[in-house]
Amino acid sequence: MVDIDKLEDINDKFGHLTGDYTIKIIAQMLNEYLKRPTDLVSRFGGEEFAIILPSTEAEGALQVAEQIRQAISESKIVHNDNHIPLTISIGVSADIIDSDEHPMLLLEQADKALYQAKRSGRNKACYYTQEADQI
Ligand SMILES: Nc1nc2c(ncn2[C@@H]2O[C@H](COP(=O)(O)OP(=O)(O)OP(=O)(O)O)[C@@H](O)[C@H]2O)c(=O)[nH]1
Repeated sequence: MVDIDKLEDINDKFGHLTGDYTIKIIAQMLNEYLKRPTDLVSRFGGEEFAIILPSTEAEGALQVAEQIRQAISESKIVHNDNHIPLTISIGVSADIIDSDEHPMLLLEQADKALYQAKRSGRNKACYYTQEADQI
């Protein structure tokens, strides 16, 4: 799960059209960084995106997440002559899907990892662990 950091502040400071623009830019960048034809990115609510990387283990998924996070935080986004400070937080979970409920569970875990990423300061990619879940 990918969530744009502080989009409300961007909307408030630069206007909603700039907020919309940042969502489009993030969507483009997410697509650019996915390499396999089976990888999928989808907008998931207002300022969230879900990325599905089939047949990818935890380490690989976290690596992709970290690359994307870094690329976005280093990008220089300009809209209407304003420099837009843009970062994202990412929650990663990985597992073998072996039941109908499992995709939902994976999403919930990714959401919890995303919450961790936000709570630990944003502009982070965090992997879901049961230990962190119990804190
Ligand atoms: N411009 C624009 N803003 C949107 C859109 N969808 C959601 N938002 C805004 O995104 C903001 C999300 O606010 P929060 O969930 O508080 O999160 P945030 O400000 O991004 O802060 P954190 O997620 O905590 O880093 C709200 O202000 C929404 O109005 C959209 O399509 N366009």
